[in-house]
Amino acid sequence: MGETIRLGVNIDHVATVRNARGGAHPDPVRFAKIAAEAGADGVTAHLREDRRHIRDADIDRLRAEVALPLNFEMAATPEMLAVALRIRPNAACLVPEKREERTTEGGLDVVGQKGTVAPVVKELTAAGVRVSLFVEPDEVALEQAALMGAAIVELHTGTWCEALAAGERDAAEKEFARLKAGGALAASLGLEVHAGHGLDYASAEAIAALPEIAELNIGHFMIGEALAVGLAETVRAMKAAMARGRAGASAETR
Ligand SMILES: CC(=O)[C@@H](O)[C@H](O)COP(=O)(O)O
Ligand SMILES: NCC(=O)COP(=O)(O)O
Repeated sequence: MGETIRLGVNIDHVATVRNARGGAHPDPVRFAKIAAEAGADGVTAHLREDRRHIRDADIDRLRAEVALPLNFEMAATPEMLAVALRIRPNAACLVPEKREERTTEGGLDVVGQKGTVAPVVKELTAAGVRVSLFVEPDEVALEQAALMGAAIVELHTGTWCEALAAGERDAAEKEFARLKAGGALAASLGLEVHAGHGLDYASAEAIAALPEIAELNIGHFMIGEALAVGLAETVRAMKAAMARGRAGASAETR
């Protein structure tokens, strides 16, 4: 639990815009470099099975050309394991994937899919890749993640963010309480705690107040903002929001 909280910028949706025309512009790697220069602490990219946005060549170039730590998001499949073992990212975040989904809809079922996930955790860890499991802030899931030997859990914040966006205050408060308890439990289990999905400036500031959280991974909102003000300004604004949130937490505990 530290004073600092890192920002991982997910550049998936730069590739969404690029792929709309099938060319090479805009280049996700260029945006990762802009994010790095603006103060991002890491870059996140999700190589989906259907390659709807990030492509294999993007991952290779991110690893070769961008100095930031790469958080490679992947399904726990033999195909993606082979990619991760080839590129050896700083971290690999195992996420659930359904071809028909518009975006990630929840955390990985680390209990029901233990037989599939645990061997991938073991093999990546043996290869020196830090493994993150994208999970619900659920006690059983967090305990299973620790038992599997994951280094990190990334708490799914999508349910909370959707409740906030819908103005469902009670549901949002209930889910934030679950995230708060999950973060504390995960840290007590020796897991590094990250969070992500659906975050914007306000929700990033709010969740940065949880002292156990070491990193936020944020993409869709930031790329949307970048269309208006540029990614460098968006990164600076997001870092400032996160710092306010963390400072507020520190002030409360003084
Ligand atoms: C796991 C998660 O919440 C995101 O990092 C993921 O990348 C979302 O999928 P899309 O980027 O395809 O929306
Ligand atoms: N793991 C969450 C992530 O990388 C970005 O999610 P989003 O901000 O695009 O919803």
